Amino acid sequence: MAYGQTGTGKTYTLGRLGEEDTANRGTMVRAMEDILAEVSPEIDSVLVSYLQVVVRRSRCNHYLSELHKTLLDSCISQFTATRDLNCGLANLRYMVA
Ligand SMILES: Nc1ncnc2c1ncn2[C@@H]1O[C@H](COP(=O)(O)OP(=O)(O)OP(=O)(O)O)[C@@H](O)[C@H]1O
Repeated sequence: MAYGQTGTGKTYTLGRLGEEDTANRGTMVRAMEDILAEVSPEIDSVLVSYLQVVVRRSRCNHYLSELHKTLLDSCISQFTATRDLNCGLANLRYMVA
C-alpha cells in the first residue's frame, strides 16, 4: 500500500518493472514474482485487484473515513471498475470530488 501527494513516488516505489535491471523492480512487481513462482498454471488461478483512491480536496480525514464506511458497507457500486482484458488486471478507482 502506498499513499501520498501526487508525484511523491507511489508508482515509482510499487510499480517499476525493472526491465533492464531486476534490482530496480518495485514492491508490487516483486510480490507478484514471488506469488507466481509458487503457482502451478495447471491447477491454480491468480486474480489480481488494484484499488486506487484519489482524494481531490484537502479534508483527507473526512474522505478517508467516508471510504472506510463505504468499504465496510460493501457499496461496491461507488467504485469505477475497469478490467484489462489482456492481463486480467482489475483496477478499482474510487473518486472523491
Ligand atoms: N525515489 C525516487 N528516485 C528517483 N525518482 C523518483 C523517485 N520517486 C519518484 N521519482 C520520480 O518522480 C516522478 C513522480 O513519481 P511517481 O509517478 O511514482 O509519483 P506518484 O506518487 O505515483 O504520482 P501520482 O499520485 O500523480 O500517480 C516520476 O518521474 C518518478 O520517476
